[in-house]
Amino acid sequence: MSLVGTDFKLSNGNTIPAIGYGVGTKWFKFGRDEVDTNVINALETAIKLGFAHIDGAEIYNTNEEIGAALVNSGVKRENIFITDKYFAGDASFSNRSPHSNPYEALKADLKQLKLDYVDLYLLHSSYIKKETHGFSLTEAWGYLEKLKDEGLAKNIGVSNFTVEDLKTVLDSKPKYKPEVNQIEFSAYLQDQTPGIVQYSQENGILVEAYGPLGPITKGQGGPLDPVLAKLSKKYGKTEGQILLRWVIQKGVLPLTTSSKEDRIKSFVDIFSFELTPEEVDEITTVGKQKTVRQFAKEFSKYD
Ligand SMILES: NC(=O)C1=CN([C@@H]2O[C@H](COP(=O)(O)OP(=O)(O)OC[C@H]3O[C@@H](n4cnc5c(N)ncnc54)[C@H](OP(=O)(O)O)[C@@H]3O)[C@@H](O)[C@H]2O)C=CC1
Ligand SMILES: O=C1Nc2ccccc2C1=O
Repeated sequence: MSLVGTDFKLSNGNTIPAIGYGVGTKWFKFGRDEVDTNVINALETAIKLGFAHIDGAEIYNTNEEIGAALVNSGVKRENIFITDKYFAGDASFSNRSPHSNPYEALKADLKQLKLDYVDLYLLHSSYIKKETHGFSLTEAWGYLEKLKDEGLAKNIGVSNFTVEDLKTVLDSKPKYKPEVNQIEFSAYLQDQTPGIVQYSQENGILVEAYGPLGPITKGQGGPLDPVLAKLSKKYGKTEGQILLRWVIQKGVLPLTTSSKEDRIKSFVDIFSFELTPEEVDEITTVGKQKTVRQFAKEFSKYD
């Protein structure tokens, strides 16, 4: 889980590029089946400018765009890290992947991606039960283990899992532990659910942050504004770069995105400077004075 150069090392010894470019949220095209050239162009730009890690998901419906961007950019398969996620559904248990289980879902996604394997496959959420899905959460994990055994997913993990959810998987004595827990994480939301960052990290599970720019995209006018302005001036970096750097120095892998070339360029340039431990602590302490939760609103009860 340590940062080595521009990679994080996972508990199983594999590496993962320490910043990822997401094709969710603003690129999300669920229910629209035509190929979106804007997504392909954005991905090609991101790859050209240095992103080596793409965060996708079944629900984003952007797998064909990822596949096309990989072909167009000419990047070698082994030089790019691709994440996909099984659409388990939301807290209402009313909507989920049309495929019979995560094993079948990834096989279908690989066809769209035109790839033989993904580097990381996640359960997008923990809202899985036998009555609705036909398999339990631990059985869902078993499908991911099978995908790893067959080489269709090099690494496996989870997303939006609480401590209780992780315990359910870990207590089932799995063959493989989750390598990653992808959650909302920013200076204004330092624990998506109680104790989740510490518990994940103590168990060798790399935390990935979605929504890492929350303090400047949704939280402006808050107590971090002067701190970010000060550090931005000191290092000659944008406030976005300061926030992403803070995420990395918390031992967390940021997932971000942009349609703007100058921002994309700036995101891959966060390895050229380092915040002091005091500055990391200052962002942590001041950030705790405000909460901005953008996703998974069912967890708002913890705010
Ligand atoms: N597992 C899960 O449940 C979830 C996973 N994700 C993943 O995480 C990825 C990233 O999530 P996201 O929340 O978008 O990440 P960020 O917090 O990094 O936000 C990125 C957005 O911020 C905008 N932005 C960047 N810089 C600035 C700025 N200085 N001022 C104002 N706006 C700015 C970008 O738009 P612009 O084009 O204008 O630069 C972009 O829309 C997703 O694409 C997805 O892959 C996201 C949500 C849930
Ligand atoms: O990228 C994403 N945007 C979202 C919005 C709501 C729920 C999940 C997600 C994603 O995974």
